[in-house]
Amino acid sequence: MNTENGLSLFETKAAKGGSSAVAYKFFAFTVFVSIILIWLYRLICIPGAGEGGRWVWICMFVSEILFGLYWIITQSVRWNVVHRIPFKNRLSLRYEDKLPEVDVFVCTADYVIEPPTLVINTVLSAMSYNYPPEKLSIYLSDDGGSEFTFYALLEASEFAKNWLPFCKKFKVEPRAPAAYFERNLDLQDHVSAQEWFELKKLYEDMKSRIETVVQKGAIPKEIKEKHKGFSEWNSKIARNDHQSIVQILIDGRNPNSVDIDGYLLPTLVYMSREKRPQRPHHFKAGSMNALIRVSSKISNAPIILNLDCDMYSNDSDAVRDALCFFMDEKQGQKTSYVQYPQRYHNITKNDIYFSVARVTHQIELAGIDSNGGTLYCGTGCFHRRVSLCGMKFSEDNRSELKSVKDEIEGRPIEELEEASKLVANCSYEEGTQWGKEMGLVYGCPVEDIVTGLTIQCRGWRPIYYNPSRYAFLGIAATTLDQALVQHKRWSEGSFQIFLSKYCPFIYGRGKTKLAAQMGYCVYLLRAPISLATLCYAIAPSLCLLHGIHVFPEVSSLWFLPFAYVFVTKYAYGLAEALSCGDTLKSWWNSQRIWLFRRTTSYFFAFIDTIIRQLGFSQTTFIITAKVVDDDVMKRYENEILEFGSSSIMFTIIATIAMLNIFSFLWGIMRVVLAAESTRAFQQFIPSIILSGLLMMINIPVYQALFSRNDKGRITFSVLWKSVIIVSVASLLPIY
Ligand SMILES: O=c1ccn([C@@H]2O[C@H](COP(=O)(O)OP(=O)(O)O[C@H]3O[C@H](CO)[C@@H](O)[C@H](O)[C@H]3O)[C@@H](O)[C@H]2O)c(=O)[nH]1
Ligand SMILES: [Mn+2]
Repeated sequence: MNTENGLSLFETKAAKGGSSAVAYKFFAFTVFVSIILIWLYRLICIPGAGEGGRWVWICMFVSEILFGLYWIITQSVRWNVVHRIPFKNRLSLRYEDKLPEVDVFVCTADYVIEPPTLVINTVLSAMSYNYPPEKLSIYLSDDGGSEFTFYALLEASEFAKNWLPFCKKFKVEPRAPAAYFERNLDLQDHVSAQEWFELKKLYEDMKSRIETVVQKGAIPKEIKEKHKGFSEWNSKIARNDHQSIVQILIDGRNPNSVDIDGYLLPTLVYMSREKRPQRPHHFKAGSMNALIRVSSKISNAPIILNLDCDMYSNDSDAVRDALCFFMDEKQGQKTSYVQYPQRYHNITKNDIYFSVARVTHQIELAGIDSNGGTLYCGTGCFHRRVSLCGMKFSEDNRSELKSVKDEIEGRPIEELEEASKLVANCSYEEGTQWGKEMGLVYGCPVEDIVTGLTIQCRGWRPIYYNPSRYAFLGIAATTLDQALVQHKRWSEGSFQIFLSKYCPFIYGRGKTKLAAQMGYCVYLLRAPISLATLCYAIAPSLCLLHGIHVFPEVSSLWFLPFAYVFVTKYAYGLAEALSCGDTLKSWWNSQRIWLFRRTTSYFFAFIDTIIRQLGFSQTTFIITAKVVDDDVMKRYENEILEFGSSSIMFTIIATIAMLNIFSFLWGIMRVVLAAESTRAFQQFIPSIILSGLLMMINIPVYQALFSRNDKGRITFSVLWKSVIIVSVASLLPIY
């Protein structure tokens, strides 16, 4: 009766209506048949031994096998898409006085590319959640070990005393001050104009104080005297070599920790775990695990929210939404984590770097089976602490956590800090199984994917929740180089998982559904699939230059399956993008970025993984910069591709663009001069179309090569390299 006639706290709905699901299955079946026909064609029509183009033919065949198998794998995530609807009013009615405690973990690693003001915006947005403050604790992990970040957090703890009451009073959204004040005051907001201006000034003063200190490169003495925590930086600290630091800036147990209206403030903690040069620190995973241990000494909340330092909360009710999935009487106990999609604050109209790609995929991954489920747990993810710590799910193993209330009551802050510092030491990990059986899994730069898999394999069910009001907003890469490097990290880490003992087909066998295993492989196999794309972007065009055909002539029946797969796959992709609210141009941009990623990021990821597998190199984690120069920003806002550097990735991009313009023009010339017989003419049409499309997609590359004068254009050295490579390649014989 307590549960209002058993109404659930959330609902799961199939995304597609009955008839369109049937239509999709029919469509998928016809594509599948066409793929088989393409394979048959390659087998039947293969050039004889000694005939020209036999090896190219085999390469095309292998590529088409890879494409075909990969296409089959991607069906798993489109088969049964579901949506979730939480009911936070019901939660409030039933559980308002029994809401669990929540620990928010924010990770930062470098005060230069992740400026302190950005970090504290995320922290402030989490502090001002519409949630009982005595049940909320915010932890900042600073892998940069920076005194500036610490100082900024100290400033934030003061600013919060004005900010939280303001947010509460006027129900402002979003609750990250920078994002909030970016918009002009809107009278519809029912905010008192006077208070708005006062707060804005308060925020801007704080921001300029922080920026001045960072610019000066030192913290003035009078500020240092304000807090004992600065003494940690008395001896010289290097970011890779320092003791562990834990400072409780706001102690939620203290009745005097109140805002200007006299209401309690949430607990606020700064942590920088111990780092030593000889010890692997395991990047974000290591930082998260240190946070799990440190928080267990201070608040030990049963629910944990992880945020990257740029991912501010955009919906102050997000905690309550997520709790519906954990606290539902029937299904809640099984829920291990609730992942929100990665959304970004700085996406331009047509999303030139196609940053939401990771998201678009997850919309589909969300609905792998009727239980739902998502494959990763990264930023914007709520965890049940016990499941994150390695516990298996079982019906009778529901014991939540031991509250630390009794242990910490009455103990002075310094004692809690000492106890926390101990567990933030790297030696602490040695005796335990952190990174193996406990916490986030080590050894892989995409800890979010491999950790998600291990949690699922322990019997828990993750939930993917994609609300219409985005719950979190981060910063997407704003240069091509950054975007490609980030995707290299993701695809490299993913392929490592596939080759490791965590391969979903082996590790997940019998523990997860086949569809979920396949779903993981949509990510994990991006690196090897790049070989097929490279072959398709290069071989047919090169062959065209040499007068060798690799596709059936257009009048042949064999041409049909090629045309069918090509047209329907792209038409479906376009329809899918438009139905997700993308513009036509952003779909077109996405095709270009897919080409770039597959021929550079994923390809290098493949090569590097193999090298690593042979034991020649170690895992790295290149942090994505969150700030860029003003003129770079201008170009980003105008949706102009940013090349600028002479990265080897750009040489590949430029080379493929050059090759295709040459082969297209050459192909057209042959047709116009009509030196060929009708049959030969028809045989070249498919290659000419392919080159032509590749050429059209690369128009911004030609502009960057030939017609732009700004700093973001492609450098001359890249231009010359690509011309030389194409010339040499077109002179080499083809087998
Ligand atoms: O040694 C490190 C390196 C990174 N980070 C933090 O990890 C977060 C993610 O780093 P970022 O460079 O922003 O990478 P992204 O590619 O944007 O991150 C995505 O991909 C990561 C896995 O590669 C996931 O961990 C993240 O949740 C997901 O948002 C940031 O807050 C960093 O400060 C650390 O704390 N310590
Ligand atoms: Mn990021």
